[in-house]
Amino acid sequence: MKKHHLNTLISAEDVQNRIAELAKEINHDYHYNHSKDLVVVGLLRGSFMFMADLVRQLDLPVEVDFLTASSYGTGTESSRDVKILKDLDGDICGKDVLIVEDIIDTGFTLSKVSEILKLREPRSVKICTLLDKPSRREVEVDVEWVGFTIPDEFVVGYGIDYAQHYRNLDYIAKVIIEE
Ligand SMILES: O=P(O)(O)OC[C@H]1O[C@H](OP(=O)(O)OP(=O)(O)O)[C@H](O)[C@@H]1O
Ligand SMILES: Nc1nc2[nH]cnc2c(=O)[nH]1
Repeated sequence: MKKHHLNTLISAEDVQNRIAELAKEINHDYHYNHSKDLVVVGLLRGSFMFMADLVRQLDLPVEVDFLTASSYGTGTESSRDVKILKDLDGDICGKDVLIVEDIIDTGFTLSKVSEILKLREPRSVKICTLLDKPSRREVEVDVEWVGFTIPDEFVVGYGIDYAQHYRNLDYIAKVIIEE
């Protein structure tokens, strides 16, 4: 890890207030669409904290499942290959799937994961991300719910790491590298 310090980007209070708003919209959407079997899928490891706070505010029956995806650089960004390292434990055929993600950057992870899950014939697949960096996007991803749109800064906290540190912070911070 390079010498660095953190600057708060989104406070813990703002994170929680936004999650309450997202949960309200998500509850409304799945009630409106008469959802009977909702599976909330968290992408590990980054989404664990967001997932825990979000599902507590959902007011319809939900299953919770997790998936670990990993991307391997093959020289250029555009040929990045995303693999499933740990698959879901349960079946999603005929169910509504809500993918919960911490951050979307290039979009490779979510476009590949949603493509793979759609092959399993779920009733629907929707995406909720806490953070979105649209300026970094390389592949298009349909995202239903975005917590915060952020500039192209390296962020940590609330599940998101720098060399596996800072996932436990209850707020989002920018990493400032000290030269
Ligand atoms: O839009 P993309 O460019 O594909 O990047 C976004 C992905 O990168 C991060 O995961 P990371 O590989 O750091 O794993 P982690 O969740 O275990 O921290 C993040 O959690 C997303 O899954
Ligand atoms: N830790 C971390 N991982 C990322 N992956 C994509 N963007 C980011 C970021 O800002 N921080």
